[in-house]
Amino acid sequence: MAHRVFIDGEAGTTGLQILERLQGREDIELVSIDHERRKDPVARGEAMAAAEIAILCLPDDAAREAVALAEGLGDDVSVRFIDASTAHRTAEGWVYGFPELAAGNRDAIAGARFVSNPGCYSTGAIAIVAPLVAAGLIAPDEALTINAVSGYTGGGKALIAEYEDGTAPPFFVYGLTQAHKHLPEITKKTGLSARPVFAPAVGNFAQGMAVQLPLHLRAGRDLAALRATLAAHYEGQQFIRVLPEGEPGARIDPTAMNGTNMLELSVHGDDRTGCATVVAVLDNLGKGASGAAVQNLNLMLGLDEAAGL
Ligand SMILES: NC(=O)C1=CN([C@@H]2O[C@H](COP(=O)(O)OP(=O)(O)OC[C@H]3O[C@@H](n4cnc5c(N)ncnc54)[C@H](OP(=O)(O)O)[C@@H]3O)[C@@H](O)[C@H]2O)C=CC1
Ligand SMILES: CC(=O)N[C@@H](CCC(=O)OP(=O)(O)O)C(=O)O
Repeated sequence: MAHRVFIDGEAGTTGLQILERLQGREDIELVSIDHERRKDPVARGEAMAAAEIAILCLPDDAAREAVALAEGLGDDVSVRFIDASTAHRTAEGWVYGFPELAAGNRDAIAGARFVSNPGCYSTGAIAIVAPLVAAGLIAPDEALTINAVSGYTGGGKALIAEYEDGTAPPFFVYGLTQAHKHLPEITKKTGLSARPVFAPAVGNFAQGMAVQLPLHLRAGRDLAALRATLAAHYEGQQFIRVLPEGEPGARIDPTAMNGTNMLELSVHGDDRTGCATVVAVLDNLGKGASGAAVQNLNLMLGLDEAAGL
């Protein structure tokens, strides 16, 4: 029998991309509500009651409201959640849905009722920093800076409208007050004790992102050690690839992983100058959101992790 899945926020940027990945799958039956009733708590409650898993593709407040709504339906309703918003990423009782990050994560996701999907920038930043902290190549209290550029779909329907009507600039830097919503999860899930400085930007392209960690090298922390540590950490992972020396060349294209659930890591720099950059490239709507949500859904349902991806 097919598994019943409700996408709350099905008409949004993330929701639509999940819908595309699930439509046509014989092992999934989508529970839907009429578009006009998409914000009606009664209709959403009915859909949650009918579903095994609800995927929340909503603003943070609406995601919190959805969980409260399900809890208000009583003990007979045992719908499980994947929350794509920022609302529960560092919350007690929620499993962080990053299967490749550490041994045991897949089992934790498979058995969880509440799974929070990592943020898009966070996926790139954590993928780089967490293994380097675990291996002792970055001290937990090291002062790090993370730079990133995202396609404009990362800002959801509102930012997409600004680019489509031509009112947004070709490139902008933001997050300047150092209060970006991804900073708490980046700090917590990397094992850092010091909050990194985060410098995100948006460019005039729809999808894709590059996240960079500039690093000064020192004894024991050279380019080969960084690359070998990341390669060992992600060995055998289907959706995370660590590139060999010299790849992908002199320019990094943030759109290179678009349409896939892949995250590609590469290490650059020069041991003689002691300066390096570690880069993650991913599709903000792929491994950064909708692809990751489908991967987590597959794990929660005991299916092939890569189904539909
Ligand atoms: N875009 C991205 O790259 C990523 C987004 N996310 C997260 O996913 C979530 C959704 O983002 P995104 O898809 O970009 O946003 P969008 O603005 O594109 O979509 C949000 C959707 O939620 C609907 N909605 C808003 N309030 C309610 C409500 N109370 N009840 C039901 N539906 C509601 C909106 O309806 P309507 O438009 O009709 O008002 C819209 O369809 C956010 O929390 C975001 O942080 C996560 C990773 C990456
Ligand atoms: C380009 C852009 O605006 N990006 C968003 C982050 C993407 C997103 O919505 O965040 P989650 O991954 O946490 O859901 C921002 O900086 O707020």
